[in-house]
Amino acid sequence: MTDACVVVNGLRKRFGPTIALDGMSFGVRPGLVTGFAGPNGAGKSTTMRVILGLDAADEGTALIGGRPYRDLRRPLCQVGSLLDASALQPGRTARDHLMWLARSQGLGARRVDAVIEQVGLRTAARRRAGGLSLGMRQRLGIAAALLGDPPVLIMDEPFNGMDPEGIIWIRALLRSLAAEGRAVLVSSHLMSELQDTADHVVVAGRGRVIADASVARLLETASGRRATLEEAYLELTRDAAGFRAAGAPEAAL
Ligand SMILES: Nc1ncnc2c1ncn2[C@@H]1O[C@H](COP(=O)(O)OP(=O)(O)OP(=O)(O)O)[C@@H](O)[C@H]1O
Repeated sequence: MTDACVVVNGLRKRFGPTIALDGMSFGVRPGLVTGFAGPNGAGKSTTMRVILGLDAADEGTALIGGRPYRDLRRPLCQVGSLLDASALQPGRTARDHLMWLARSQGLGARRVDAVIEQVGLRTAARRRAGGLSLGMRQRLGIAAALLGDPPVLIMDEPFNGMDPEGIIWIRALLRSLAAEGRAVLVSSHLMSELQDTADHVVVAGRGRVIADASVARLLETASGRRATLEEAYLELTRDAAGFRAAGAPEAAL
């Protein structure tokens, strides 16, 4: 785990009687798209919120480049994130939203216009954020994540609300960000969305990691015929021994 940019170690978190995180541990390495998969309620969003300093863990640590989020200087330049694409001031234009974020980090209008271009929002940049479709708001959220040109990107369900063209676009974007050497963590509750996108997959279940392996390894482990990632995932979740064969969490990084 020494070369991981993000290291999550032994996170535990309760919300009243609900155990959201129960010893979540994994690393996210540079140059790879790491998919963060698992059923609804597995603890993916909570883990991301803890990494980004938005929720406090009861136990454990989450470090970005060796530091907790709260200790990062100019955090948008260290880690870009998309958590909730609807967390916007609806009356502000898309461009003004980005300008407001950019100013908080000492970044200028030129950088704002570059990310607007990069996410394909040029024609919508002067529209009010509240009037944008979910797919466009996802693009705006991705633009915000890219603003500070960070080495680490964390995106929670970025495929939500995207049309087929948007899904193809975001897959290519995630791959190119990883190819530039960035560490990319992207959650999805659908393994099929991660097919052809992720290099590595961390599967969460009930607040902990139940598999942590390369996509190639997961596909190899699926028995017999050519399996899709979704089929490999279903096969592995049925068979705990299969998870060990795919790489136990502590052995995989
Ligand atoms: N603020 C909160 N208050 C109470 N319970 C919460 C809160 N946030 C999360 N939980 C609970 O913690 C558990 C983990 O939720 P989390 O959103 O992290 O899972 P997830 O894997 O991201 O699921 P999904 O795919 O549905 O977003 C769930 O049981 C959820 O209901």
